[in-house]
Amino acid sequence: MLQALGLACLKGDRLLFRDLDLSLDRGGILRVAGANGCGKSSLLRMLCGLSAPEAGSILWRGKSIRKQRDVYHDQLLYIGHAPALNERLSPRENLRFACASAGDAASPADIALALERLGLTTQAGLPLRVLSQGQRKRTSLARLLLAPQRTLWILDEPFSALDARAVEMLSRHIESHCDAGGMVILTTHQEGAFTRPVQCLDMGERG
Ligand SMILES: Nc1ncnc2c1ncn2[C@@H]1O[C@H](COP(=O)(O)OP(=O)(O)OP(=O)(O)O)[C@@H](O)[C@H]1O
Repeated sequence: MLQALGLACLKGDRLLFRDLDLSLDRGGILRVAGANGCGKSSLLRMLCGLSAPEAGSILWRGKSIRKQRDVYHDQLLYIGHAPALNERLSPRENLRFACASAGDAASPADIALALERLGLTTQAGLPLRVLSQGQRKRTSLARLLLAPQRTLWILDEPFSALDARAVEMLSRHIESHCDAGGMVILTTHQEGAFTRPVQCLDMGERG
């Protein structure tokens, strides 16, 4: 369903990677691994259509993502490494804002439930700036519980700053999304806690 063919990424005068192919079908999890700076986040941003490849193409259901931006973005949920959250707003307000701007219908009860499942009930109304790094990360990941209809999740370092229990919970949640026909691409320096085979794209020291 998602295919990348012959991708190349140039940053300044540095070629981070080239001839990169990947493909992922419904139900699949793809882990992108590799050293710091090898281009994992750059690849993810490309797969989201946020930056253009120097060479190669990205296809969604056989058609270039550039030719079906709206269709593709309706199916996509991207959570970047640095959470796109407002420090002055609470987790509850941040999620309300994120869902509204993405066009995802989420009621106050849905948001409260997502925050409860992420263990953030006590912090739901506090300004984000007083929360710990792990609690901020959980806030951004709560989006996953509020956009199940988006088939493709692209997650940059979703496990960073999470404790073991949260890593376990997130791994289960990713697997249930895949069981329901979703697909997930993630970067991580740790294995996660998956109970199924995960495809791995090792970018090594490319570039
Ligand atoms: N203008 C530029 N000129 C040269 N190199 C650049 C330029 N902009 C970015 N880079 C390099 O591009 C790479 C971007 O890496 P990226 O964030 O995609 O890596 P990553 O694999 O996700 O790393 P990490 O594991 O540390 O998160 C870095 O090595 C960075 O130094």
